[in-house]
Formats: sequence, C-alpha cells, structure tokens
Amino acid sequence: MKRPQAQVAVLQAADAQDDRRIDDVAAEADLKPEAATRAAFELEADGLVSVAEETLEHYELTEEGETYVRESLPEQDLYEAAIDAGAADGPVQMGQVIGASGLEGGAVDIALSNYARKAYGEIDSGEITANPDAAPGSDPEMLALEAVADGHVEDADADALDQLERRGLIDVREETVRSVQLTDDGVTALMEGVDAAETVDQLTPELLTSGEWEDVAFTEYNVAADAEDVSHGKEHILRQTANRVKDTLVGMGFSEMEGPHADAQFWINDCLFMPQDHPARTHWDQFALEQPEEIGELPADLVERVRSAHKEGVGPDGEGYHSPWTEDIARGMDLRGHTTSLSMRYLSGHQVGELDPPERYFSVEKVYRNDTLDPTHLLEFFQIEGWVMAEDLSVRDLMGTFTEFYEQFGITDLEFKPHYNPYTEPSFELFGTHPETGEVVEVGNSGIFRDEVLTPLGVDCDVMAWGLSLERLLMLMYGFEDIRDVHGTLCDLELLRETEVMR
Ligand SMILES: N[C@@H](Cc1ccccc1)C(=O)O
Repeated sequence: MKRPQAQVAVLQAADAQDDRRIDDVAAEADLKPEAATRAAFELEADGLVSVAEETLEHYELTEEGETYVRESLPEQDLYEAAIDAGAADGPVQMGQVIGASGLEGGAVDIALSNYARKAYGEIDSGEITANPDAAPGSDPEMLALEAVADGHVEDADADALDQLERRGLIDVREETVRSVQLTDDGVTALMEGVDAAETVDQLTPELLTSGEWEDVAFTEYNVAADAEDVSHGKEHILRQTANRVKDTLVGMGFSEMEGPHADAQFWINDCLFMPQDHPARTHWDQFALEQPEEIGELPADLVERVRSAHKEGVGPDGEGYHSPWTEDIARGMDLRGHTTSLSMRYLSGHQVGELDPPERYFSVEKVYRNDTLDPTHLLEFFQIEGWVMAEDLSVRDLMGTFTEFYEQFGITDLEFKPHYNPYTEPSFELFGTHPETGEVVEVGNSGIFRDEVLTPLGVDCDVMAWGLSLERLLMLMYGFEDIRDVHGTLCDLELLRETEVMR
C-alpha cells in the first residue's frame, strides 16, 4: 500500500501496545508536530491508528502566590497577631491587631475577608476575636500552595486549588495532549508493507517556476479528517454585528450618515436645544478637545436661528431659556457623546442638501463618554443612530420601527418607558431582557424631535429619532454579561475565537 511520507513515518513510529504521544512520534519521524498530527488524523480516518486526546493541567504560582509561600498568608499573620493580642479570650480593637500584624495596604482587606471566610474568628464593628480551635498552621490553602510550589499538585486538595485560582495565587493552564496507537488494521497494513508514495503535499514556488508541478503526483486531501484548531484572524463580533445592523437598516429603507468624531458643540448640543448653562450639557461628560480649539465653519444663518430658539423660543408661545448663549461656546470642540450630531448635520440640509420627506437615515458609529467603567459601560461605545422624517408620525410608528428592527436580532420582548430628553417630546427609553441574568437592561433612547430643534433646522414635518447601543444589543444577542470581555484591553480572546456568528 502506498501512503504519503508523513503517514508512513507516523505508522512506523506508532506502537500497537502503548499510546505514544504525538510529539514523541513527530520527533522520531522527523516531522513537525502539526504535520504528525495531521497525518495521525488521516490515518485514524482510515482506521489504521486510534488517536486519544487528554487535557493536562499545569499549575504555576503567581507572583503573589510565591510571596505567600515564602512568607505566610495574610490571614495567617492576622490570626497570629490576634492571638498575641488576646483575641481568643474576647473582642480586641481591630486597629491594634492590624498594626501588630505588620499588614499594609491591600493585604489588610485580603487578610480580613479570608479570616472571616475561614472562621479564624469574627470581625464585628471594629473588633476582632480569634477562634482558639482554628488551625492556621495546617491551612489547606497554604498546604496546596506549597504542593504547587514543590511540583506535587497531586497531593493538593481540589477545593483548595480552586480557591487559590480564584484568589489569583495560582495560574492554571490547560494543554491538549494527543497520542496514537496502532489498530489491528494498522498492524496488518504494516505487515503487508506500506511504502511512501512520492506525492507532493505542498505546492512550492520552486515547483511552479521549474515547471515540475506538471509531472508530480499530489497528495490527496482528506477534508473530512479531524484537524487541529488554528486560530486565524477574523472579523470581531462587534464589527460583524455592526455590519448586520447596517444591512438590516438598509433593508428597512435607510441610508447611511457619516461625519466627524470630533465636532463643534453646536452640532452636538446647541442644535439639540440643550441650554449652554444646563447640566444636561455635561450629562454625558463629554471629552473636550484642546486642539483645535474651535470649529472652522458654521453656517451663520443656522447659528442665528439656533441662538434665537435658545433665547426666545420657537413659535408665538415660545419661551426659550432666557439664559446666556454665546457662539464661542457653540464653536468649542468635543468628542461626540452621541451621533445625534450627525442627525443634526443631515437634517439641517448642510450635509446632503435639502431633504424631501419621507426620508430615513442611520449610522452605526462610535461615541465617547467619560463614564465610570463597569460591566455595562466603557468610555466609548457604538451608537445605532437613526431617524425618520415624515408627515404625522406618532409614538406607534416609533414603537413599530423598534419592534421590527429588534425582531431581526431575535429580541421580541422590548419594553418602553417614558423618558426626558431636552430635544424630544415625547421621549422613550427602550429595554430588553438579558438572556442569562434575566435582568432588564436599557438598550436605547428615542423620541420625536421638538419644534425648538426642527424649526431652526428648517424642517417642517415630523422627525422621530433614536440612539441605541450596539454593545447592549450584542449582550442581549449572545448573552455576554460583561462588555469588557468583548471589547477593550481585558477582552477574552478565547470567547471571541469561539463565538459563533449568528446570521
Ligand atoms: N442622543 C440620545 C439618543 C437619542 C437620539 C435621538 C432622539 C432621541 C434620543 C442618546 O445618546 O441617548
């Protein structure tokens, strides 16, 4: 029987009695481990070898773990100091015990929480007691830590190991080890004789330039054989979802808007009837730009109409804010805290010319806010902005559009809550239910633009509009609980690799 060179080498190196690790087989057969693995899978598909897989765990101390093995666990130090201070006989002032323990900084909190967890004693309103029966000398976590340090993980208690991993004192790394063994058919094949077929399994530049490729026989590929996972570059799921959102909105008849990430406050705030001295103005804690300090061009007629809307209001009963308004502030540059700045540019007729209702526009673009980082907030996120300009729009149109949009992403339990925006009336916040936690999460904000916004822009029909969060949509679609797993420096690469694309 003729077989490709790599397969023959693996067959000859494999054993009928014992599992041999593929790495050893590869070394003996003088093959790269990947090539040996591929050959083994191909032989397995033909029933000549069996391939076994085993996951090995490697344990290693972290830097913090190493310090504790050399010295002691913070809770052990605290216990010792508590005993010395007489806390076994009754409550003692905590400050005194901590001072005597020599613990400092973050170690104090670590000591306190583990002390209580391990029932070394009790901590209550600034006082500490020590449990005389506790035995920190044979603390299972310390023993496990020592076992890892000595390379005898098998002696360590499994629960203690879990706890150490949770405390960040050890790192656990998993490795998949594969081994091969000859099957009966493999032995028979070897006995009958297998020769290396002179086949070529890779087309090289040399083969091409010499013209030799025309005469050689190529190895047959078994595309059904199992193979090693190769993590290759792929589009980030956030980008994939953004593209899907764009396709969906285009399918619903919308056109895409584009515009600057850093823009004048005029487009970001003033056009939206947000008074210059109002907290609403900083309510997204926008990032201001030092350079350039102000925008070059603003349409003078529009600036005048916006100023007048702020000062005097719009229409015969208009009141305005009667608060100071200066063009200087309007010219100041910020990173946009929402993409509603793009909607203003488009609705004003300054981006694509005068609009003729009905019109529909959207964008899926980044916005920037000085938020506090937490599982649902980053300093930047993608906003799905959109608006519809038409005669006689109502809240029903708005709700219907959202229902239709979110349905395409499998979200059918939208909830609406009346809300306040300086620029829309009525306004609604949108909520969806997280598939894993069951929590109701805000996914967007919307409303129908007020006359104070539309009249200066020169729009004389209704406009309904919204800003939705792409990241929140992603969380509802895929069940992610912490946005930082997906986006940013702490992002979980494994999760990004393994998440299936949903189309
Ligand atoms: N700008 C709003 C979203 C919105 C846009 C348009 C109208 C109403 C609301 C936000 O960022 O939350």
